[in-house]
Amino acid sequence: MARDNILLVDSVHKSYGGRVALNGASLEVAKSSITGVIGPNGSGKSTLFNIVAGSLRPDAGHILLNGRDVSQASPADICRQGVGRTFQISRLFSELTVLENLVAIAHGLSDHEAVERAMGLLEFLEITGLRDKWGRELSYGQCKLVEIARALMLQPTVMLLDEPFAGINPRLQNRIVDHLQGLRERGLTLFFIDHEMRIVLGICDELYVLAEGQVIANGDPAEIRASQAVREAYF
Ligand SMILES: Nc1ncnc2c1ncn2[C@@H]1O[C@H](COP(=O)(O)OP(=O)(O)OP(=O)(O)O)[C@@H](O)[C@H]1O
Repeated sequence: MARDNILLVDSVHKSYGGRVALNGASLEVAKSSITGVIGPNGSGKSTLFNIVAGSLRPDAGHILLNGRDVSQASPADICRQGVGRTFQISRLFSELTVLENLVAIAHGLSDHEAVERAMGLLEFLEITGLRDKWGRELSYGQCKLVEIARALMLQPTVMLLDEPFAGINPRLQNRIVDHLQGLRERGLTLFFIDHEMRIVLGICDELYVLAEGQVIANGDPAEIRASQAVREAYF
């Protein structure tokens, strides 16, 4: 059966001045999959992510979303086309409560509908207790969960997660894993970069390994573990 891709990165190049960050990287993200990108520091993961999200333009190559070329689209356009994202460093409003943070980005909903959707997401993520906390009061790990809830307010079909597991304790990491699997079961596609190998190898259907701006390996976690190229570049 033909594979149903939602996202395609085709031969993307990007340099900063003379420094090459991506050197012809290509990858595919299957619909309703959990797909991860790993790689050593400086291998181009953040650059790739920012290009997919529309915050950076590729120098060459293309990004296709549902078959449509979005290489030159703005972050707002990408978002309108169903791509949500979380950030490595929280972008929550510190002077709003958690509920207000969620409601603030609702689009095309009445206040009542926005609150209802936000409450549903807080319940799904088991953080209703945070509802009235100020953004500034949240711990780093709580911010990660609220960021996920906020991205889900716009009902994306693809979620880009920038290091969702970094710097949080294993118990919370496991909770986030459960939630991401729950979202995938609802049909969402999840695409993320992270360094936490235990989790990445445990949760991903498919993995891409970047080194020096190129994909040096891809496959399921067992194939990645067994890859000699990956061991040399990464482990
Ligand atoms: N704004 C920038 N200006 C100049 N060079 C940059 C810039 N951003 C990234 N780079 C360089 O591009 C290369 C790829 O960086 P990138 O941040 O995409 O890698 P990464 O895999 O996400 O790294 P890390 O795991 O450390 O976050 C690195 O050599 C980096 O120093």
